[in-house]
Amino acid sequence: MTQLLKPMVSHIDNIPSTPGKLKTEKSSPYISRLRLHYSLPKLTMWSFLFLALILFFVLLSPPSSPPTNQSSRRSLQTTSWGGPVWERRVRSSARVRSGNGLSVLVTGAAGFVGMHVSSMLKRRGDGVLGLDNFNNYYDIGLKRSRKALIERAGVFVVEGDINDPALLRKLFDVVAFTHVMHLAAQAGVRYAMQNPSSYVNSNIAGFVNLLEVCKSANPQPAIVWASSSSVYGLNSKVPFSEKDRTDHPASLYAATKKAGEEIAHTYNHIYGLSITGLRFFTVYGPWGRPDMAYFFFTKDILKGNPITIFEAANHGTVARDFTYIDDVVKGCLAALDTAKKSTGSGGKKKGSAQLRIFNLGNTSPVPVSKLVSILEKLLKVKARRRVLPMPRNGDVQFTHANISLAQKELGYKPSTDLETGLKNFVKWYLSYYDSKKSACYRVYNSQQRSLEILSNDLKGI
Ligand SMILES: O=C(O)[C@H]1O[C@H](OP(=O)(O)OP(=O)(O)OC[C@H]2O[C@@H](n3ccc(=O)[nH]c3=O)[C@H](O)[C@@H]2O)[C@H](O)[C@@H](O)[C@@H]1O
Repeated sequence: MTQLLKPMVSHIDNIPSTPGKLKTEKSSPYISRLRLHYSLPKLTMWSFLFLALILFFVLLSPPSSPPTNQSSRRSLQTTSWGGPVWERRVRSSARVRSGNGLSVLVTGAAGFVGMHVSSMLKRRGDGVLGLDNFNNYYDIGLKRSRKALIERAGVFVVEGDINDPALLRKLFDVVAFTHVMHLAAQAGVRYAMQNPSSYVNSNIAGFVNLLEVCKSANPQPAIVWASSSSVYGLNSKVPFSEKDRTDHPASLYAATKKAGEEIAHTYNHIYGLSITGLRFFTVYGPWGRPDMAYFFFTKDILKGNPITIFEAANHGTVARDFTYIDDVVKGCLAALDTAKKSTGSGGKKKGSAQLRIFNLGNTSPVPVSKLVSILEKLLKVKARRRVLPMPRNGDVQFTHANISLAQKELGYKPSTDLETGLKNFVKWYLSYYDSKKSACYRVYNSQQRSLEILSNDLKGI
């Protein structure tokens, strides 16, 4: 056997790398069969090893930072949808299971806030259907894990884009949603300088597309959507109140969110859509976004990498009104519960409709350097701090919410301080990435075992 194998191996080694230059050699049918027989296990073994290595490195790689060029960024294509089985899943997911529950379409359901809001609604007995385009702005694996979590709770997440009108119309044909919780967006303040069109696509075009479908739906749903604290821009009057000026945004991200607020006004005015905008203030917590500072600071501190802390002119402090996810979720649910019905139908307004805007903040800004100190304490690792002047890339020096309106109208009352919230985040972070790592080692080890078996089999030939 081994003797027979030798000429075959040397023959394979002599194959030229350019296939077109391969001289075909006449060989006996017996030799050809033998060649096929022995090259197959070898090929299988190498493909196996190759796949195992790819899997190993993909799974081990830490959460990615935003991609830098637009072409690599996302696919706006909706994957296949439709058909009786799909429609049954959509209907069942959106079915209300409690007395006077809501039937809610949650856009951006595999996102940070989307996942938490969806699971909370489902837990109350509301009907929930998720929609998400799973773009690659950050680690898609994390989005898939969030999706798996809410799907286990009974929320079907349709993979599709808010810029796909046919899909949105289909969803409204299948389900008479009472509410839309619109959280799909291009987030991140600084990334707007790298990929401006993604902000226009998601936060303006996508929002208009959604409102177009909502205004034509019969009945029209009430809409609650995510605006941002960034609309206050260069506002220097603190704390930020909903009555303050929002006409000097510091980033394109902020400008698109501000545009969203104006667009909401238009659709409310012309079509009678009930619309509530929520200005989120730097929301953080378990299952958060890897592009946000608290998240990548944690990753870098643990890896021993330096972190950059921005400071304002004259060593001025940069601070944020960090708001914990559970508090924000309560605010979102209260906004849905207090939303009045839209007044139009089939694209025609029948009377004036509700139009609201609320700050959802924590009312206690914390300097970014303090955030880092809390992380150091929780992680028991000293950060390698690099303090640099804040670049002119869209950031503002501080945010601070006045929440009295949300308190009065929504009963909103944030109750989680930054230390407690970060403790929950760090606990989640360590367990999430640890279990990912062990899952990856499990796969690697089982591949290794299979390889050993295979090579032992080969030795025995
Ligand atoms: O409140 C909001 O509306 C916004 O909150 C966050 O934006 P931001 O507050 O800038 O959150 P981070 O990007 O996590 O930055 C937090 C703080 O860390 C600072 N930072 C960021 C990055 C860095 O390397 N170093 C650093 O000191 C920033 O200047 C900022 O003061 C979100 O990323 C936005 O999507 C959201 O709309």
